[in-house]
Amino acid sequence: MSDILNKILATKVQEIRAAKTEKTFSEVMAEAGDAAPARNFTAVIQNKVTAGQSAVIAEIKQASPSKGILRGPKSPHASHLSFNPAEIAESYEKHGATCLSVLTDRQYFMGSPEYLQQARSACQLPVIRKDFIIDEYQIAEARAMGADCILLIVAAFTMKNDFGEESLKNFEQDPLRQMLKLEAQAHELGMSVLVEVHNAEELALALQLNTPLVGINNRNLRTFETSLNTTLQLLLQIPAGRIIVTESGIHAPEDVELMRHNNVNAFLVGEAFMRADDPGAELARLFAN
Ligand SMILES: O=P(O)(O)OC[C@@H](O)[C@@H](O)c1c[nH]c2ccccc12
Repeated sequence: MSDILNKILATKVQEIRAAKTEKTFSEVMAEAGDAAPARNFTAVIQNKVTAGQSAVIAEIKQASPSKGILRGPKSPHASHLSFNPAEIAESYEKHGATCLSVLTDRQYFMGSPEYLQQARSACQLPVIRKDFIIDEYQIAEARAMGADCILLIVAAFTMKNDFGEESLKNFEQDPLRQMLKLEAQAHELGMSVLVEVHNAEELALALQLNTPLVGINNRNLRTFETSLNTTLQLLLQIPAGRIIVTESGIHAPEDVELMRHNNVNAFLVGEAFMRADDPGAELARLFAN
């Protein structure tokens, strides 16, 4: 479906193989068992939405393949903005964020599991591990590092994954079966699941999972362009009872207003906050009404 996703997934296959030689799945599961209890990601979002408010999943990401380095010492344009996950998490919480999203992918997003731990320790908010999850090993890792929710990107399961001998056995399975299995594992570990779609075909699969959290990513993975119309169109095919999370490309109070007007009340926002001096203050500005 997209070159970038294919490339990222090829990297993930290598990373998972390497990680498994360092630590077995059972060892990571034992760590997951010792982790602090999960915070209820789905419930806090549901509560906000039921109360008629916006639920904001505020993202912590240093860089992205589409926008380059957003802030921090290595940024060409914004090196004066510090990248301190704990500070950013505190600011988000103070200004009304509902949950956090922390990128843990190193190679493409300059993220890390340590950033997730630092951010989570600095606040009370539930945190999603934002990464490209294709294997049960990564789900155990997510809980072991403290994550309260995982992301399942449908496109990662439906695209033709051809990594030759590097293929993990998961890729031989049917996409829906594979996603159901990973969802069940996450739920058993006490985590929520956000399932992400870009189009109607992916949505049809997502709706066969059990999780109520359905993310519509407004970013086209091939062109990197964002269009809020993606949410507006797919939204018509989502039955009542699901919580729609509009993802990517929310930059202004007008974007929030447009979504709210269409009864979309949960948001995943990264870049707009990351480019601001104080990410939390920017959250308060976008979601003032
Ligand atoms: O920075 P933005 O346009 O506000 O987007 C945030 C979030 O939606 C985006 O980072 C994202 C959505 N799905 C992903 C999957 C992997 C990595 C990143 C993402």
